[in-house]
Amino acid sequence: MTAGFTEALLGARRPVIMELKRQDAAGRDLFGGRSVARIVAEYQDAGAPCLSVVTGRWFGGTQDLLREVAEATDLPLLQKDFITRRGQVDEARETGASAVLLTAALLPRSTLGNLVDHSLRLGLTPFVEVTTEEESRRVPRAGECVVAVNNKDIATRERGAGDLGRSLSLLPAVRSGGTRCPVSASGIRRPDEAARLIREGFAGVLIGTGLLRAGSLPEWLDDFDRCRDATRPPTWRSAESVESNDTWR
Ligand SMILES: O=C(O)c1ccccc1NCC(=O)[C@H](O)[C@H](O)COP(=O)(O)O
Repeated sequence: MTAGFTEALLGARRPVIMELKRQDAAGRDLFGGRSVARIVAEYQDAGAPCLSVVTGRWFGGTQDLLREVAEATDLPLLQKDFITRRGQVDEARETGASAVLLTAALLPRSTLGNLVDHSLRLGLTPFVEVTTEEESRRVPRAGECVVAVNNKDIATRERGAGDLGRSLSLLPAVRSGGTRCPVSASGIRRPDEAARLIREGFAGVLIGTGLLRAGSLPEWLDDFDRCRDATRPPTWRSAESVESNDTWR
């Protein structure tokens, strides 16, 4: 088992959870002919504190993808799948994950509680994703979980651009639940968007498509560093972001 997922993220110079996802929600390829080992190496070179690996079938994922990533790196890994049973948590651990996605919208309160307890017992970090205040209120043992606001919706199979304004509006509720590690996930495309989320108080951001489609990962991350260092916010609301993120203010 690798170092703790939460500690790695909280201690990172660049608190970006970098994701391996084979396809976007529309089935379009995101690896662009690169091998898993090459993407892992690019992320490691970029200083990733931890990685997310999408094994969910909607996104072209398999358990073998997690296995392959685990063989290529010692970084803490989050398994992103539709986890509803303890056996899946056991399998995640056996395959090399340090954290597991638990989607509050999919799980009744008692099941969510059982899966959080089971994950913690196995030494895994529950990465609980929420999309509403009500969901954020029912995260059990939130102080021991990463609590992530998902800017997209499972109900629409995560199609669409995502609403980064959701992260901003839910942050106070997520924080008041007691997590040390609030994260904003999905639909974050530009470095200035990621930097603003960190500045607003998120401990980390989780990005798949934006990084996998970046022409140059080092340049994307240099821009992110520059935006974080800037004393005045850059122009958040480009025409593109107004189109894609209606409530992002
Ligand atoms: O959200 C879920 O419940 C989910 C379950 C299983 C696999 C993936 C799932 N969500 C998709 C993602 O996690 C995104 O790939 C991730 O947040 C990154 O999004 P993006 O940066 O927009 O590619």
